[in-house]
Amino acid sequence: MDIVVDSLLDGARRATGTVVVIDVFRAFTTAAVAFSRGAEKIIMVEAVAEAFALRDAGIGSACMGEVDAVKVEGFDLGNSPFEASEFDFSGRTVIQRTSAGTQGVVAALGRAHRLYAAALVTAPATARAVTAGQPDRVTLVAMGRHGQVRTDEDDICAIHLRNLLEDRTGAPAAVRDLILAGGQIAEFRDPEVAHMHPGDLDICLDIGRYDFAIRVTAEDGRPVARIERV
Ligand SMILES: O=C(O)[C@H](CS(=O)(=O)O)OP(=O)(O)O
Ligand SMILES: [Mg+2]
Repeated sequence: MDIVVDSLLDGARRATGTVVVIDVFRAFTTAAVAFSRGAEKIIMVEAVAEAFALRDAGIGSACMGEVDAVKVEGFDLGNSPFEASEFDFSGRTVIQRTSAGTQGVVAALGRAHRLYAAALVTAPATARAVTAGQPDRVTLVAMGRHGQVRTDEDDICAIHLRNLLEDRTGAPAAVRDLILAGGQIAEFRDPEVAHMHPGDLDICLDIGRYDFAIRVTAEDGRPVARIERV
């Protein structure tokens, strides 16, 4: 298995083989929480207007996500794993729009042989699912902030996934410690940054919290995510 680590939106656009788009803070952690609470599928979109249009058309029943990390007015919930952990997703088709994660999935959909959306909460299950597909080539894309600036949590998650894919255990405690030492953490703990809940951080860093991967396939030209268990 040939593993390439790439990053940002440009990396998602050029990714080939089995592609794993990584967004730890917070898109794909939030998506995983939604699945754990009963969501049936998540349609991942680029634009806010597209999310509203899909909900208005009855194609989805909840809009989830953010612009500049803040919940969009009129959305059912923001991009917060903590908020998602208190929302009833039972049987719902969710529409998710975020600034980095869903942009990467939309960008990678056309070229990827198989496509996954991953975070630390799903890292071991994602590695198992990718391995089960026996790929010749895997591209791990760390999405960073806005898909433009690299961030510790996504880069470190990519390295952790590469360890797991190459059959090493990795170093989960070190992964957590290194991310907690980074520049992204303060805003989760700042009471004035209301849209970044401290509970988000606890969930995002709970490595292997879920026993499923998030697989994305094209349906009507759109990326649709579902749980994949291996
Ligand atoms: O809501 C988030 O945590 C981020 C916002 S940004 O990319 O840092 O502006 O979105 P995400 O797509 O989850 O990285
Ligand atoms: Mg992010």
